[in-house]
Amino acid sequence: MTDARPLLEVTDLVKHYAVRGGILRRRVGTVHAVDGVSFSVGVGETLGMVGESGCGKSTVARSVLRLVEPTSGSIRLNGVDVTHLGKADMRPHRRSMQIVFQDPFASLNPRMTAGDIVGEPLSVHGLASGRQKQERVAELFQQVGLRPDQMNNYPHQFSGGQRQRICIARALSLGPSLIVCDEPVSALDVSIQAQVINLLIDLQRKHGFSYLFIAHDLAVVAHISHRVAVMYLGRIVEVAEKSELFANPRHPYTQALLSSVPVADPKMKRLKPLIDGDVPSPINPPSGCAFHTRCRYVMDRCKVERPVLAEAGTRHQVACFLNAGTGREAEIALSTSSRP
Ligand SMILES: Nc1ncnc2c1ncn2[C@@H]1O[C@H](COP(=O)(O)OP(=O)(O)OP(=O)(O)O)[C@@H](O)[C@H]1O
Repeated sequence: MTDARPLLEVTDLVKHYAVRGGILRRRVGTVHAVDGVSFSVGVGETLGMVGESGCGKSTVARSVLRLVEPTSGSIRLNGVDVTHLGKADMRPHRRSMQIVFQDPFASLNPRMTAGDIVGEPLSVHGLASGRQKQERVAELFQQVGLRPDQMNNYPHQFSGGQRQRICIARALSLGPSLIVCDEPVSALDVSIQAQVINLLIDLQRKHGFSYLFIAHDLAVVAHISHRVAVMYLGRIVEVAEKSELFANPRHPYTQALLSSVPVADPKMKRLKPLIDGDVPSPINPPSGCAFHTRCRYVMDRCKVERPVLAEAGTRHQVACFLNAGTGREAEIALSTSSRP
């Protein structure tokens, strides 16, 4: 059950990386990895974030968790601005925000037992030790569908899906209110992906935490999310309730993404792919609307003016000068006041 209260509020987040070259490693350019992103995640809600590789999804994830320092913008968790908190002040908030990474092998220390991996955050935060810790770890193993007698095994003794369950148990150990999932099933076999996604859904029902769920696969995002944000070249171009986004995509890029999703039923009409060419480089992103170089509805103003997210329906926002759903020019009122 979701709650309208925002747990996470991200406002105008920008993250630029320096590009260095030459023997002196001088700055020769800037990667606009995230370029002014605003969104919120409600209590108990899953916000899916989709977009092609390199559009800045992981950078958003890492910025939210303060694993990278944002260039500008703000991140509020439970009403507290955590953007500039120092290490000590950040500590209690670190407990509330956990991450599950894409590669369950790379993110597990091969020299630690699965039990020690899951119990480590409890020791680091001084929350449990000895027998109490063992019991808590056993309970976490059960919650993620692992047997407590597997606690003494090492990561290589588990399958890919089981390793991701260990990562999920570790993320659960501190009782977080937000779990950021950065492509958590992309490295798994398709047959295992659904099991892990269903586990994440069950855990959310039980504990009521929120997910920021990042993936490039729309089908995966569709399964788990309540709302979906679509990213393109460091920006959010559309945010809506899942059913609304899939039934009524308004941004030409979202339409293109949906048109490329395979259709299971051969009798169903497949949309023609609506997108050509490659994503431009984030080192020199296009002026105006970043999508204008690939957009079939491009107008002159798209090349110079940057559209911002604006209301396009109930809890539906689009950053586009055109109502592309009808092909009719219907300028959406530019407003920065409304947020998802
Ligand atoms: N530490 C870094 N230094 C320089 N550029 C970086 C750094 N980290 C990311 N980038 C660049 O920032 C852009 C966004 O990267 P990011 O990993 O956030 O995208 P993504 O959507 O998560 O892609 P993927 O799904 O491939 O991980 C990319 O062009 C990437 O090369």
